[in-house]
Amino acid sequence: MSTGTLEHDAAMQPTEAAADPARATRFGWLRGIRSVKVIVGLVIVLVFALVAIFGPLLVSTDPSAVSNDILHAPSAHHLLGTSHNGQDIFAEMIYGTRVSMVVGFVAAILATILSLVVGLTAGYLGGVSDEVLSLITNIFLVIPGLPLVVILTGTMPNAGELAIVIVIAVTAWAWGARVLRAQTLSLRKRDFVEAARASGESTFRIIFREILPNETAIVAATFLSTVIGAILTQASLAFLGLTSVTDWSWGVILYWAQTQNAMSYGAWWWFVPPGLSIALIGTGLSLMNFGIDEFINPRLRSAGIATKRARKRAAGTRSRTGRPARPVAEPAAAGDGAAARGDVVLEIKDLRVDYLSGDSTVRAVDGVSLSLRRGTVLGIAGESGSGKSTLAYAITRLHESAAEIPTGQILYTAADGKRTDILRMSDRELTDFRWEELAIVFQSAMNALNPILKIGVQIEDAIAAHRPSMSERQRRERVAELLTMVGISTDRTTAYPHELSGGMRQRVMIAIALALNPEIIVMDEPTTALDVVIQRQIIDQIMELKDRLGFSVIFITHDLSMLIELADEIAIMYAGRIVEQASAQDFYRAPSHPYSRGLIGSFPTLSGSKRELTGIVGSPPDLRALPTGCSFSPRCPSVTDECRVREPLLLPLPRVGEPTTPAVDATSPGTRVACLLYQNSEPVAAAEADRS
Ligand SMILES: Nc1ncnc2c1ncn2[C@@H]1O[C@H](COP(=O)(O)OP(=O)(O)OP(=O)(O)O)[C@@H](O)[C@H]1O
Repeated sequence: MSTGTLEHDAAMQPTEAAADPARATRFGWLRGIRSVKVIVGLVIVLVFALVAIFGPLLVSTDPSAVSNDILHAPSAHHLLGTSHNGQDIFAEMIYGTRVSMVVGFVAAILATILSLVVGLTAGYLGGVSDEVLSLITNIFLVIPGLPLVVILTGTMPNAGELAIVIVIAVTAWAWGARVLRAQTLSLRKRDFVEAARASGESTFRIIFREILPNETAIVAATFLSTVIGAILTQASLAFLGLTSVTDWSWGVILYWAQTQNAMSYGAWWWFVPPGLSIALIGTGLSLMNFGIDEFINPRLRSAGIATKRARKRAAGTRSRTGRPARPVAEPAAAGDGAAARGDVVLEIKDLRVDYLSGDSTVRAVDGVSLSLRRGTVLGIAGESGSGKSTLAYAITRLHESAAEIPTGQILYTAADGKRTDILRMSDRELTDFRWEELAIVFQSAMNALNPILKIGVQIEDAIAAHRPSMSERQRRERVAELLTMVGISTDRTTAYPHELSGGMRQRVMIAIALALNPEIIVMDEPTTALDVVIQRQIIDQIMELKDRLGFSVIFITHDLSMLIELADEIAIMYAGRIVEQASAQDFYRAPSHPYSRGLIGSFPTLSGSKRELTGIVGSPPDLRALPTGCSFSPRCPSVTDECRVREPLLLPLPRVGEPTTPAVDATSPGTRVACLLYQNSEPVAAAEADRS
């Protein structure tokens, strides 16, 4: 096994978290309040909150009590002066703060709950629910808010504060709901949500654990701006005299100041404190909003708050430690692949997958039959659009809703010999099957990992969904074991995906796939996004783990030269069909199909001598309008007239001088090829008759 040093350098850097992981997790949230903006914002909001909660208990003066001290400027006796009938403005402000804050926060809580329910339901469920909820949201958005509030409160003269709260909440939720819906729509198709679905997490858990945390910044922003909006709306309504003018709030104080001409008397102490309070609470809440955004978004946080520390740490690490040690290799764990090698674990029979869009149907997988032997690697290669991913998603039953599987069987043989057709599994059976028996490694680890959850938590989640009885300690031990297996230092458990290199993220995906010791791992271009050095490390790692744990792999890639090195069996796809299937050795020695030869000539080898790259002329066909006969014929250098009219079947490669015999069993050994060059007319015609 060759695990290079580039990634391990990063993996092994001791961090503060590593020095004291408990401290890092327990006090991690404190990082959020290190920002000056947040501290200032928090202090402002906290002061107002304390005044609102305790102020009325501590101030003995009745804000409504009149006296002869008319329009007195601030003094020791009246800290904020008095009004036109001698009422104490300081007492009014203390009581007013409570009403304004309660109205602002309660209305914002109600509006945010409404936004969340509507936005998440519409975005996640889609379809009719989305259409109806979006229509309602849009109606509320186009109704001008303030006039509506004025009308609603006007119909309730002397409405209590509760009525004001409800009116503000009802008119303020729509904007947040719209933003949350859009965000949910984009998140629900992300790979990490698909991965959570595939790993068996419930819809409730997916919404609240995977989607909602990714929207926390938006929810917080919506909430805080709704608080500001609600405080302003309440103040405006009170200022216009639309609330009870004897229930003290900042708006009511302004109402009296305005109606009693405070400005013309020069009584600034009457209108400045409520005006300033409204401006100050708005500033405080906005500052908190910026800070929360930084705290919630780990990328922003590391760009700002943590960067200096990270730099210091990195410098310290380099000077202290030099080159880090390699991870300790694990002793052989579960699985005894060698013993079981040879028997078929997955058999795909005549599989078809159609994409239905409007009137047209795209047959992306057309009559594919393949088999995967236990403990081996089946490599599937082909140009973009040849149907590789569609095949992988159909095998895992994660195909899009637009895709339909009209025919075929995907037979899985468990270790105890029990055979099941994956296509006929119920949802419950599928949930248990995926990850326990068959795991998936998606193409882009950055998309497949939830950006705001630490990698350890994400691995634990996959385990917890299938092993609810496992204790937290056992899960943590398993996470450490898995990370070690894939060559990541266990002190990276608390790292976020963006803190890891591309290769390390892909290793985390492999660790998640291995979490429950599956029999099969489907890897859809797991190394495409990585540079060749890291590609090589990951491939070596996969092969080492496969030999140690005995799982089987379906490996999908564009890169044929990589497949030749790692696969036992290779299948080449073109326009949704298998055009050649052979052992990697035979394939490398003598690829039979002209398309396979073209593909081999298009890639540089990962090792070995340099050769000229030739490529394949033309481009892949449009699946909606395939040419008659062999679909590769327009690009084939060996094309004959017959190729343009007759469609070749996938048949065993005949030895020289032998006629072609039709193959009915995808598990039969030997090279199979779909090319008329190797098929003499008679038996091929018989095979076609058989097929129809
Ligand atoms: N949702 C869809 N609706 C309609 N056609 C689709 C859809 N997804 C894929 N296709 C079509 O199905 C065919 C096979 O696509 P698929 O993604 O499986 O190919 P691929 O070999 O995996 O390509 P790549 O290597 O680029 O991922 C393509 O012609 C593609 O346009």
